Amino acid sequence: MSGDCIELRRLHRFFGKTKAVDDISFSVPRGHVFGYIGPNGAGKTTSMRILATLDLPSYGDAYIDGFSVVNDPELVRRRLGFMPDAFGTYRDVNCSEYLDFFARANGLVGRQRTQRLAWVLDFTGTRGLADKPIRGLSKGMKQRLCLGRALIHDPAVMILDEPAAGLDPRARIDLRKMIRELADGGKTILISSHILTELAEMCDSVGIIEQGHLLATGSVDGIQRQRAQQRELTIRFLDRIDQAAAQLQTRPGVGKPIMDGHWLRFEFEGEAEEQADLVAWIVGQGFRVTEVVSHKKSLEDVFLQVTEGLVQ
Ligand SMILES: Nc1ncnc2c1ncn2[C@@H]1O[C@H](COP(=O)(O)OP(=O)(O)OP(=O)(O)O)[C@@H](O)[C@H]1O
Repeated sequence: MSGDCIELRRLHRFFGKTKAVDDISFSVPRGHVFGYIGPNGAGKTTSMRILATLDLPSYGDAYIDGFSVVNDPELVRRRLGFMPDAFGTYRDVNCSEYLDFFARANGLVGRQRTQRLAWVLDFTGTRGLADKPIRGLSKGMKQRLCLGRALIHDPAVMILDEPAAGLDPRARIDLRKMIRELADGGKTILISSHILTELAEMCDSVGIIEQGHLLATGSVDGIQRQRAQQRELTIRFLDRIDQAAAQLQTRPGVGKPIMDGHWLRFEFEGEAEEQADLVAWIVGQGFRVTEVVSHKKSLEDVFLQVTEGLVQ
């Protein structure tokens, strides 16, 4: 089978006057990792809970592997592994009991259950912890176990709510590897985060959400190209900085310059070639330039530019 494996169609979810999800549509092709990114209160968890059939939309629908979360929640659940952002309270059971419980809850029996359990313990690197109680586990190990729980019935689609939150860099790299491996094996994965850079490397595409709206969607490179043609240029002049500022403002692509001592800082729309031409032009006008610093907008700058930092 091919085609889109996750699809949101005009999804809405209102809580009284709060529009937690306000007309969101996008789709994720089979085998892709989609990063769902937005600040606190953006509507990520609400939409993921609807995808996981834990809540219903106010309007619109979503499809998992072609099945509607509204009309066919049972069929959706069989195809879906959900990793919530909170672990739940299972302090006194050990890791293999925990996974075994979810294997049984998903209807796995006999040899099939034993084999699947062994595979999950190996894949998530939790075999050594099989007999350890959950209460003693580190955050990183709990996240592995939680991923294992979402994987236990070998779902086609995985919805992971902020799995990288609170992990140290090593655990984050391990998580990234596991997610890539699952996607390469054909699973379709939707993963959320507050932080674009946290997901950029592992995602085939991302959607940026704020106040229930999808503000941008596409590949990370595409969004960055679209939004960040702007560089920030800082030029240090020996003298006549006022005149230089006035002259620069007449040039195409130059934003309003800000003066700081001998430095002039401004946004500039253009690639390296246009930048070199601008510097040559200003020197050609007789201004004495001592230093030029060019700063291309980072992914974080782009994220801050796309979202306005508004929280409901
Ligand atoms: N059950 C509920 N009742 C009332 N309001 C809710 C409910 N669930 C979510 N909200 C509101 O909906 C909005 C979106 O919340 P949601 O948890 O989906 O955001 P989020 O992007 O997951 O944020 P975070 O990153 O902080 O988890 C927020 O304003 C939140 O207060």
